[in-house]
Amino acid sequence: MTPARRHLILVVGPSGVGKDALIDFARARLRCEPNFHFVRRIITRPASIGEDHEPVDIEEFQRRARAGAFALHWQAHGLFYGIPATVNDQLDRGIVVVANGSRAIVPLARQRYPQLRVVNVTAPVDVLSKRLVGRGRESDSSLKQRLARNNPNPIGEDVLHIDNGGSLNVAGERFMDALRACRQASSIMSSPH
Ligand SMILES: Nc1ncnc2c1ncn2[C@@H]1O[C@H](COP(=O)(O)OP(=O)(O)OP(=O)(O)O)[C@@H](O)[C@H]1O
Ligand SMILES: O=P(O)(O)OC[C@H]1O[C@H](OP(=O)(O)O)[C@H](O)[C@@H]1O
Repeated sequence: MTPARRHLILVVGPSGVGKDALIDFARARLRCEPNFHFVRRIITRPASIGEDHEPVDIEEFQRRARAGAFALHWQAHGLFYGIPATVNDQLDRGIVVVANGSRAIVPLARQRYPQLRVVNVTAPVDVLSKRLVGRGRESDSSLKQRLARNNPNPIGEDVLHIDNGGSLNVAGERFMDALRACRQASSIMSSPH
């Protein structure tokens, strides 16, 4: 059995736009459906802060990077982030792999995963600001830096833009439709004998 597609889905967009909220929305609703995997990232940040991730120190992160333990890794906000290389086995089995990514990693991800799908989440900057304040995770200066971080929006045929400036339910349903479409495209086909 071989998969028709290797579908990695990178969810990107500015801090506070709702990447984790959309991923949590879909994970909760798709948990009974087969062939989705939501990545638990490796981050040089304490376990108590942010999403459920594997916390490591910088030395351990760099050791893993040298050992090829990451499918993709990057730096942002003074932290290191990694997607474990184990996702490659899942992609080979036709599983749709969904990860919170960085806009800056999209060009490299396209080289490594030609069938990459990018979900670019957007919202007006005043909405981002209110959400980051409401989330209460960052200090004032860190919050300002996050709002000032201005990576360009990815463009291309592989990019789906989702407006999450309004209701999470609306954006979440659109996100789930995209995930289901990818699963359909990566449905397992019998290999020739
Ligand atoms: N559509 C929405 N309506 C209202 N609140 C939202 C919506 N989407 C996300 N939020 C809230 O906004 C805050 C930021 O969302 P979230 O943490 O998912 O953003 P993020 O893009 O993952 O940010 P970061 O990159 O900093 O991790 C959270 O408190 C979340 O609950
Ligand atoms: O600005 P860019 O590079 O697109 O995104 C950078 C990083 O910022 C966020 O980190 P966090 O989860 O808030 O720590 C995202 O998850 C992403 O990994």
